[in-house]
Amino acid sequence: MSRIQIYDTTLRDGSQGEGVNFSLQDKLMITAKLDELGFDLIEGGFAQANQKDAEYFQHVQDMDLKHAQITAFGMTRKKEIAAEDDLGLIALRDAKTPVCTVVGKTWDLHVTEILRVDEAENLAMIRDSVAYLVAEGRRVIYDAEHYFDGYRHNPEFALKTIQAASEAGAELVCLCDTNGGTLPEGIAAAVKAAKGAIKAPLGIHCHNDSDVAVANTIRAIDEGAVQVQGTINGIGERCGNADLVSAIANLVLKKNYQALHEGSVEHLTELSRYVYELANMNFRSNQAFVGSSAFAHKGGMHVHAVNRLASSYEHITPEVVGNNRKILVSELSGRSNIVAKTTKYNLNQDAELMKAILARVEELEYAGYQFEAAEASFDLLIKKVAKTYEPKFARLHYRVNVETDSAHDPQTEATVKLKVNGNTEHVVAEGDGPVNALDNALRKALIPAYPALETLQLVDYKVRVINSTGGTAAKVRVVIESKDNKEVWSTIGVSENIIEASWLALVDSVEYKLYKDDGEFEPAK
Ligand SMILES: CC(=O)SCCNC(=O)CCNC(=O)[C@H](O)C(C)(C)COP(=O)(O)OP(=O)(O)OC[C@H]1O[C@@H](n2cnc3c(N)ncnc32)[C@H](O)[C@@H]1OP(=O)(O)O
Ligand SMILES: CC(=O)C(=O)O
Repeated sequence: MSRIQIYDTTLRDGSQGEGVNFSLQDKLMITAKLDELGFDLIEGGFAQANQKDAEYFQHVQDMDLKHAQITAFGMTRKKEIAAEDDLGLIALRDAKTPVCTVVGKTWDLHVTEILRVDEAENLAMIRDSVAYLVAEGRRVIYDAEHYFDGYRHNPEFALKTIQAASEAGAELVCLCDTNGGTLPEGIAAAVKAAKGAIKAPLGIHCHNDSDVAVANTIRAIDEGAVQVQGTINGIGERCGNADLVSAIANLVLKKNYQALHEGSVEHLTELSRYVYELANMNFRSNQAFVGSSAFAHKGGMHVHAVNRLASSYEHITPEVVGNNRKILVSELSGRSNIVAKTTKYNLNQDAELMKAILARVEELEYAGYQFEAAEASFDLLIKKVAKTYEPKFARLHYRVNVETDSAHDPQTEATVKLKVNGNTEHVVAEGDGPVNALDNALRKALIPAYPALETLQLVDYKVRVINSTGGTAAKVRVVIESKDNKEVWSTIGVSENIIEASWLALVDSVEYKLYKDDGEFEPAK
C-alpha cells in the first residue's frame, strides 16, 4: 500500500492559532518528538518573521534528527523586486534548511486586489522565487495558497500558477484550501485538474473552517495527492488546520496507507497531549481518536453492549492509538455500568448490591452529584452502600472566618474539631482562602493519627452552580483533585453552602487516601 508523506506545520501554521505561542525550547522539543515518530517534514517556522524562528533554524541544525527534514517557510518575492534582493527569500536561503516551502498566490482576486499586480507579474514572482531557491541548492515545496477558491473562480489562471511553480523546479506542489470553505467534492474535482496539469506530485493543506479539513485531506489523497500537511490537534489560524492526529489515524487504520514509522500510530494520544501541554492548552476531551472521552461509555445500553463486545460501540480499539476505554457512572447508568466499574473490587457481581449502588448513584446525581468526574467519591460510595465503610474520623464542628477592613487584605482562618481514634482534635489553621484554610486545618488535625496525609496535596478545585434557575436555593458542586506521590484522584461535594460542599469533597479526598494506603482500592487478585 502506498506511503503518504506527512508534513507537520504545527510550528508555523499551528503558531498562527489564537492563543498559541511556542517558545524556542518548545519548538525544538516538538521537533524531536515528531522526528522520533517518523514525521517526514517539519515546517519549523516563517524564516523572515521573527528572531525566534531565525534562531530555531540555527539550533535545529545541531539536532541529531534521524528521519525528519526541516523546512523553512516564506512567500514568493515581493512585487517588482529581484528574487536575490528579496528579504524573505534571503531569510529562507539563510535558514539553511534542506527544504524551503514557498507560498504564492493562485486566486486571481488575490493577485489584483491584495498584491495589486497583474497576472504576468504574479507568475513571474512564483517562477523567480522557486528558481532562485533551487539554484541555491534547496529542495522547494510550493504551497498554492487559495488553490481551491482560485480554481473555482478562474481555473485557467489557477492552473497556470502551479505550472509556473512546477516548471521552475518545485519538487512538490501543495494545494491549499486556505479559507477552509471547500467541501470534499470540490476538493476531488480540483485535485484531479491539478494532477492532469503538472508534473510535480501534489500535497494537500486544508483549513477547518467548514469542519471538514480531515475529510478533505483524505479525499485529496484518494485523488492522488501524496503529501498531507496539517498540525497536531488541528491548531492553527482561525478554526485551525487539518488535525494530523485524525488524518494519520484514518489513513493508516481505515485506508491502509503507510505513514510515519511502523508502530507510531500507537503514540498518537501521547503526541497529542504532549503538544497540548507545550502549547499550554487544555485537552479537548471529545477529540476524535485521542480525547479522554473518545472511548468513554456512559449510556447504560452502550455499557451493557460494550461489556459483551467492545466493538459494538467502538470504531477502533482504543489501544491502537494509545488511548483507553472508560466506563462512566451517572444517572444514565444501568446495572452494567456498575458491574463494569466494580469488577476490580471482587464484589461477586452481587445483583442486589449492584442495584443498590445504582439507586444511590441516581439519587445523588438527582441531588446534583456527578460521579463521572469524581471516581474516588464513587469508590467510597460503593463501600458505603456495601456497608464496608468505616469513617476514619468524625466531625464535631468546623468554623471558617474571613476578616478584612479598609487597611488589610482578607485574613482567613479555619477551626476544626474532630474525633479521631477516640481522641478529640481541636485545631486552627490559616489559609489563602476559606477552602485552603479548611484543608490545612483538617490535615493538621489528622496528621498525628495519620502521618501519611503529609503527602496529600490539593491540586485543583472547581466549583459550579447547579439548579440556579430552580425554585429552591441554588446548590454548588465542588470537585477537588488531590494527589500524593503515587496517584491523582477526584472527589465531589454538593451543598447549598459552598464551604460545606468543599468540606464534603475534602473529607472524601482524605478518606480515599487513607483507604487507598490500606490497599482497599487495589484491583482484586
Ligand atoms: C496562508 C498563510 O498562512 S501564509 C502565512 C501567513 N503568516 C504570517 O503572515 C506570519 C508571519 N508574517 C510576518 O511576520 C509578516 O507578515 C512578514 C514579515 C511576512 C511581512 O511583514 P511586512 O513586510 O510588514 O508586511 P505585511 O505583513 O504588513 O503585509 C504583507 C505583505 O506581503 C505581500 N504579500 C502577501 N503575500 C505575498 C506573496 N505570496 N508573495 C509576495 N508578497 C506577498 C503583501 O502584498 C504585503 O506587501 P505590501 O505591503 O507591499 O503590499
Ligand atoms: C500555506 C497556508 O498556510 C495556507 O494556504 O493555508
